[in-house]
Amino acid sequence: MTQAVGLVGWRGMVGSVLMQRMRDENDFSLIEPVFFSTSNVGGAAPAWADGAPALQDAYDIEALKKLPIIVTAQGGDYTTAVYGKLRAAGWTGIWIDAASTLRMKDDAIIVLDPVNRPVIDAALARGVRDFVGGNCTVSCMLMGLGGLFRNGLVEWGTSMTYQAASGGGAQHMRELLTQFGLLSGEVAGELADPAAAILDIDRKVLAKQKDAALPHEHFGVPLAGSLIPWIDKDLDNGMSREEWKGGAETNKILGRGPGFDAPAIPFDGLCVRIGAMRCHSQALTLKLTRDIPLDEIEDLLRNDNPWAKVVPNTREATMQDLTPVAVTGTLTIPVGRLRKLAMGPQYLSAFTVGDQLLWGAAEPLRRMLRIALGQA
Ligand SMILES: NC(=O)C1=CN([C@@H]2O[C@H](COP(=O)(O)OP(=O)(O)OC[C@H]3O[C@@H](n4cnc5c(N)ncnc54)[C@H](OP(=O)(O)O)[C@@H]3O)[C@@H](O)[C@H]2O)C=CC1
Ligand SMILES: N[C@@H](CC(=O)OP(=O)(O)O)C(=O)O
Repeated sequence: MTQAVGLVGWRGMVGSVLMQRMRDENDFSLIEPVFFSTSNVGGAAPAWADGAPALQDAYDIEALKKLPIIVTAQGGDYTTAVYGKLRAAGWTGIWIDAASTLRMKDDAIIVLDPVNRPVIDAALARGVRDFVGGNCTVSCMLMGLGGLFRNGLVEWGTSMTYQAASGGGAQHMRELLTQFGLLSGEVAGELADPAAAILDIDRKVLAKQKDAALPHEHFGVPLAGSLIPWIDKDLDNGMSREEWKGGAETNKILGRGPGFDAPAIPFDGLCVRIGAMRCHSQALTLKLTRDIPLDEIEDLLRNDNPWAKVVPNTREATMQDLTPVAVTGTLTIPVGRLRKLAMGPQYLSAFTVGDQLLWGAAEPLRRMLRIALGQA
């Protein structure tokens, strides 16, 4: 028998990727979807969802309460507004969420099943009902480097991220492209003239970047042709919230740190927004617990899960396979630039790239739904 599943946030950016993946994997054959909306109650369910009822009110606790499973990619404000009321009203169903709001709650599990399936299964068995997708950077990093973390081979790690515009949302992607377009347009004449002086072009581009009229409402400053070494809130201790998530969520997913028997692995770094579209990349330095030969490291990484792919540490392979353009729209998580650093044989460098809307957001939720349905 199919289960009724409430879907909230299905038409947003993360939600759309989630719906597409669910359709690709035939997940809708396992459920009776009930679509919710915060803006179009009574409107038609998506045309591809044959026979689904009209859109229901995503704030209607009584309507939500009827569902044994709710999947939401609507956002943190929605979770804050609805989740507490729903539980207070006695709802005991399974809540699967993309937003960060509930991630660090004691009895919530951050889901990334190729990495922490035993944690998920144990939680379901003891009646845990809240399952939250991890931060995109963390999930993509653990999908690539899980083989080292899960085998207890990381003493500490540091990541320097290169995060795409999509992490801010759809409007940020649009703003980035608008900026690129305006910068290019500003020097269109010079670009068409091979004899134009590059320093004139550079000067005009900089003037345009500094022009207050260049759209920057979403990022706050120009991102095209620049970068922003701060993501998410300022925690007032020199750390951004995105950087804090790196250590806190990595350890929680691995079942380490506060509340667990195993000690936390120190993991910290700098998070930087760059002008990529939807793939987050990161450069890692890991101190290994022991000196392991590089070929063993590569085997551990490639054998950890079907999506991690070791890219040979050559210029050609790196340029072909280890870029946002190569990875966008795929579930592959390439890991490359693997080499022992000058600091000693226990110091490893790595570079990894992941589509932050797939493994970084939608895919762990889709897979958690299947697990909750007993279908994975
Ligand atoms: N963006 C990201 O990279 C990641 C996001 N997340 C989390 O996922 C959640 C949702 O993020 P995201 O998908 O980016 O949010 P979006 O802004 O794309 O979508 C959220 C909601 O906005 C409403 N909406 C209003 N106008 C439009 C429009 N023109 N097109 C589509 N939807 C519209 C929809 O609700 P309605 O149909 O009710 O009107 C939609 O469900 C957030 O909690 C975020 O933290 C998690 C990991 C990564
Ligand atoms: N903060 C991430 C995107 C995101 O939504 O993360 P989280 O799910 O942890 O709030 C970024 O900007 O790239």
